[in-house]
Amino acid sequence: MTDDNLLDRALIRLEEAASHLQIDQDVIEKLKYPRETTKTSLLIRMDDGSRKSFLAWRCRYDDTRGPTKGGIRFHPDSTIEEVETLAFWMTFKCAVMNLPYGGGKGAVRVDPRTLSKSELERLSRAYMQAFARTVGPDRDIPAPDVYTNAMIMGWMADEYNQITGSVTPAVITGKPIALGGSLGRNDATARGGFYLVQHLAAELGLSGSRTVAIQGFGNAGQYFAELAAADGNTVVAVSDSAGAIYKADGLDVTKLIAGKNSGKRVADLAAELGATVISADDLIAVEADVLVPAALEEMITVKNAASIKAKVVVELANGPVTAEADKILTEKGVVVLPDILANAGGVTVSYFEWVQNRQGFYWDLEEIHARLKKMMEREGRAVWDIAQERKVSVRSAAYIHALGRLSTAIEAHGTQPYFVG
Ligand SMILES: NC(=O)C1=CN([C@@H]2O[C@H](COP(=O)(O)OP(=O)(O)OC[C@H]3O[C@@H](n4cnc5c(N)ncnc54)[C@H](O)[C@@H]3O)[C@@H](O)[C@H]2O)C=CC1
Ligand SMILES: O=C(O)CCC(=O)C(=O)O
Repeated sequence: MTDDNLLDRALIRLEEAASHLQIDQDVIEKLKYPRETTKTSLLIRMDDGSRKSFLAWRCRYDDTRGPTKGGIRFHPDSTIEEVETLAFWMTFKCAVMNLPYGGGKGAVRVDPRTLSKSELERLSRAYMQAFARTVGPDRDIPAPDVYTNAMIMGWMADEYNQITGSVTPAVITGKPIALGGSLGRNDATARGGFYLVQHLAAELGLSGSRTVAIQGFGNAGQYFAELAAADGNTVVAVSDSAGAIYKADGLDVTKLIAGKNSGKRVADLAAELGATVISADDLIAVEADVLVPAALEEMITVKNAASIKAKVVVELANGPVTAEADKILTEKGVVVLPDILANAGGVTVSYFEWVQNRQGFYWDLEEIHARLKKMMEREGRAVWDIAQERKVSVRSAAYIHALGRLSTAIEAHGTQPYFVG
């Protein structure tokens, strides 16, 4: 195995965890490659009458534990390698949380900010036309990810219903409430991470009020800022793709979110908030108890890990810390709450949405929050205990926890190849 590709680098974490377990090599072999990845191009009519095509993928990495589950990303830098790696991580995330799912992911290589609303709708519908036979409530269930949202999920759900001539809300999650979306899905990723930090606060040395720095100010980052501020913490720094800002005595999160939602970048809001514009690397190095990467993969690397001053890194993003950076953080005594646990609140409430769609009976927000809290605490505690007992990182413990469940399921399937279409 080489270490020059994102999936290879992700597999190193799996092999590391497997080395702590008496695990059949067959299990590792089964998880080494995706079950299927479909690539296509989406040809859409632009508003000016021209036609444009966009590369698109859907990967079903492993469905041993259930239908594959995972978001769809719209990003100009998306690649097949990224999609497959994100689907690999989904496989482990769903197993960590004991959700009855395997892992999947999808993407379109596009900068959605350059499209009009109607072009975005045509592209979203084209994605569902292309993958209508890949997805399904018992086969593969997409959801939002970077630069996709409830509106896009709504268009895709509608397109699926038109293609199949049925009303099948459980084919996709993160939908608008009016189309069968769940209460509490919008802030679920951040809320899950927030419940986890609260539950482990004493063990993490985070008692009392904390200072927080957040990289990436979209769905995950904004809601984490809101929850942290409402709990009496101080959000000292945030960034988006265009810049970062810092204020030692705390940013006004309400104003920040309002400004961002009005279309401004965080750096545009610096003067209004009395904050200083800083660089992306400065954000990682600010004095804060908690650093929350909530943007993209491999943002914390050998180049900047040593500068981190936070006690705890909460990975709301998928794959933000490289394996080499992990080692540096461990040596510095920084605890990393890993993506496959820390950001699992999103897929957990997606699971609640799918359950509600299938039973046709909907829960109130209190029930969603109570169930999410219980699951984050249960699996978070199990992972934490593994880390203590085996003297491994929390990331390795999360992989060990997931791998135990995956290997039981893989063995239960038996040795014959199975040919579910
Ligand atoms: N939305 C969800 O339910 C879940 C999201 N995640 C992960 O969380 C991360 C963020 O996703 P969302 O918040 O949903 O996306 P989003 O599209 O709502 O926001 C992404 C944010 O990251 C910022 N960003 C992009 N490149 C950046 C860079 N180089 N430096 C700093 N900021 C940058 C963008 O400006 C934007 O503020 C991704 O890794 C995603 O896979 C994980 C679990 C669930
Ligand atoms: O909500 C979901 O089903 C998946 C969200 C997702 O893509 C992720 O957790 O990375």
